[in-house]
Amino acid sequence: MEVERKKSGIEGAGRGLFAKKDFQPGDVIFTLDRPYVAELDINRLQDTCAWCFQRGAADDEERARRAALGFFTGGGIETKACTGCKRVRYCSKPCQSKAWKREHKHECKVIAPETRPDLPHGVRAVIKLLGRLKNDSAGKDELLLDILQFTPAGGDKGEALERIKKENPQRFEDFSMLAYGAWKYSGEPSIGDMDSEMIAKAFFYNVMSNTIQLSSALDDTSLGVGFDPILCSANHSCDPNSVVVFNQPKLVLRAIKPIKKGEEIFMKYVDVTNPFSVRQAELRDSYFFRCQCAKCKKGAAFPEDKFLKAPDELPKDFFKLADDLRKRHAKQLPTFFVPANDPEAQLRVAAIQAEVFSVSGLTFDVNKGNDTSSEEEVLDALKLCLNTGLWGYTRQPVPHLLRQLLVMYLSQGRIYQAWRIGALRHFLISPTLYPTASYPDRVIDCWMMSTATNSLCNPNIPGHKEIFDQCLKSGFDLRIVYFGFLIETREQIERSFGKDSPFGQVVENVFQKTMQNTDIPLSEIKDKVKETWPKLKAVAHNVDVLKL
Ligand SMILES: C[S@@+](CC[C@H](N)C(=O)[O-])C[C@H]1O[C@@H](n2cnc3c(N)ncnc32)[C@H](O)[C@@H]1O
Repeated sequence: MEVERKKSGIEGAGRGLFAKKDFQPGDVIFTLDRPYVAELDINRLQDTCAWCFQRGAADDEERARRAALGFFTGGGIETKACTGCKRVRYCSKPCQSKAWKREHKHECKVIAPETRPDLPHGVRAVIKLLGRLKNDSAGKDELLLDILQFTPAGGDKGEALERIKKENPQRFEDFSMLAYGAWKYSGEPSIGDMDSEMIAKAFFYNVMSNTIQLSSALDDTSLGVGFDPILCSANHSCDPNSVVVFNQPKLVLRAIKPIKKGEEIFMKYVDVTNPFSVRQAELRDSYFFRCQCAKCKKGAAFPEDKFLKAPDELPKDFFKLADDLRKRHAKQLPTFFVPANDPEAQLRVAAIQAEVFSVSGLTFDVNKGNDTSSEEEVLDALKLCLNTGLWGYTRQPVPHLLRQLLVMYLSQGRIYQAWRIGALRHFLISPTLYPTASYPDRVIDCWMMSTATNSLCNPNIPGHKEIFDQCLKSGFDLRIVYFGFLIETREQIERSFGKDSPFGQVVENVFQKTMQNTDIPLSEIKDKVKETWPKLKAVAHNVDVLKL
């Protein structure tokens, strides 16, 4: 491996991951066949292979609905339940047998009883880790012991745990209860002369506070979480130089900036397009540390922290609403603090931020879940941001809210509305938030635009022929737009997910099929795309998201 672990450049951050050679943006730093720990979300247990993470076909109704919209409908793999526990499923015998040897034998009986609910991913992970540790009396599995060295539970000799207990007693209590549950379910194992209850706790904290979200790029669905002692040695930076890509079941770390030999490799644990105080709060509440990255050391001094005008200029019309929100979000105001001359303006804008971020799914109240917001709530939050005149399209949570709306519209079959939001994101937002064109989130968005455009080109879908003709009248051909997005996705695959990834293969198949069905040569199509793109950009600029 072309990386090594040594003391991080961030003071107090423990170890970090360092490059042993130079990397260019898009280069693979390393690939892991599978994360050391990988757990499906509870709601994916029924349709996803618990070993390779390939997602089976969604149910027939969902599949037919997606197919009617011209969308990818899943790889079509079938999964079968383990006959022992009937809770986890596998797509093939080889997957099942690898999983059994490696981990499932430790959990099968524990999770089997019908009276037991499906357990959350952190608890399932700890049950397997305890089983693995118990069976490894020779201490051959170095990575397993290594997990116990991670901060916050081990590497810093428990200091961070003490801090969490003090600063976030509720979270500490919840985590401790779940770790205790995993230990009890596992039958209070005796592991040499170790205190197995403490180990369960350390495993739980490390898995929960160092995990990577695993999602499927093809249909943009969350699948579960992963933890890997090598990958998770990389510290967080709000200006990361690498990104993790999940190619079911491989984990790939790729450079997104040039990295010199000897330089520390940083990834992101949270969304780094959020303003400074929001990033700090999310890292504090979900990962239990204060970010000391080079960017955060400079404070709220970057484009994501800027409003279009000073918070002091909040129009008077918003005072009453903001004052009501101040009461509702009183506890969250420090997190959403914004510098302003007038202390009243500071509090009003902080209250508006607390409201709109909570609609976008970020809430820093441990007693509240991240409930999905309704279309009306998302639209109200967008209106609030844009009508104050403080927010532009690239200041969060506007991009989050627009994406929420886009996904909502796509799932409701309101493709043209989704498409217009997508066009706006593609031209006006993504290049600012993710300047590297091969950035995985950008490639996923581009793929989403290509499937949405393809759907608009289908005259059999009610209403689409009219939209197609209307676009043609305004000077652009949606078939060319479809080609444009598909070609762009394909061009960026190599340096984002890789051609051999499940995502890369689907994109390639779709591209080849599309080319077979047209007699226009690729070079000619590319010329037409070039001609069309400025017109499409103009459309994107004119989209009024409040009047779709
Ligand atoms: C996934 S681990 C990374 C490896 C860890 N540094 C170690 O020594 O095991 C995450 C922990 O590293 C530390 N850390 C990572 N990024 C940091 C940052 N930007 N600022 C401060 N501490 C950080 C925190 O203690 C956090 O809980």
